[in-house]
Amino acid sequence: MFPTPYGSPDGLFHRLRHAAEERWDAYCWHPFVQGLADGTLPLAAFRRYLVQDWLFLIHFARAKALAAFKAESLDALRGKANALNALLAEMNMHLAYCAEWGMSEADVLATTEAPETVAYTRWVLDRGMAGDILDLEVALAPCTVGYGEVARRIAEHPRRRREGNPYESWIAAYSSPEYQALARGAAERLDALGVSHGGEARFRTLAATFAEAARLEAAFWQMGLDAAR
Ligand SMILES: Cc1ncc(C[n+]2csc(CCO)c2C)c(N)n1
Repeated sequence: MFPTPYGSPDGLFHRLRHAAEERWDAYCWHPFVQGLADGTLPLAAFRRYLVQDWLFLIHFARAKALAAFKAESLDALRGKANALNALLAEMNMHLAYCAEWGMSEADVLATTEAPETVAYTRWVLDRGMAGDILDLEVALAPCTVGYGEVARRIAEHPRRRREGNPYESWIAAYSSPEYQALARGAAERLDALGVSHGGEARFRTLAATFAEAARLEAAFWQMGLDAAR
């Protein structure tokens, strides 16, 4: 399995990732990701993905707000406020892309959500509402930590294209030390919650949640690819 720098080797994040190995690989090294790495991803696929991702992020922000509500401490509440801000910044990057394609924020907002977008976002919110902070963080982790790993896999790809790659700024955002630190922090937080909130006893349920999130992430990439067929 691709080596991960996130979380402790005996922590909850490593255990969840290992238990979901097949789905995790299918997500982090999806053909969409390989197309970003070598620059061959059709623009139609990226556009479809990015517009839907902006709609995805609105609901993801709501899930972060739910995590703030469910936060186990004042420190965790502050952490969630910061995460919400990072999310809003990421949404601006999306709008910059959309502006290049002649799409305003209003145009993006008026786009119908794809079934894959609805499925993933509302499922995360449901896991969070039905469960506690650990259930919610496990549902969110493949998103935050996974994109960090996606960027690392792209960086190590033998056919990685840098010169003239149309997706270079997307790759750069997730390869940045700032984002890599965020991904590391999310894995460490999961490890800590695993200890404080009974991760061992709840492992089967948490592993099912983690694997389902990885599957929904892969389906999200596929939704982008399908637009270019
Ligand atoms: C489908 C999909 N999955 C993951 C991300 C990555 N992501 C979502 S929120 C966020 C900020 C930190 O939590 C990051 C990096 C995405 N954009 N779209």
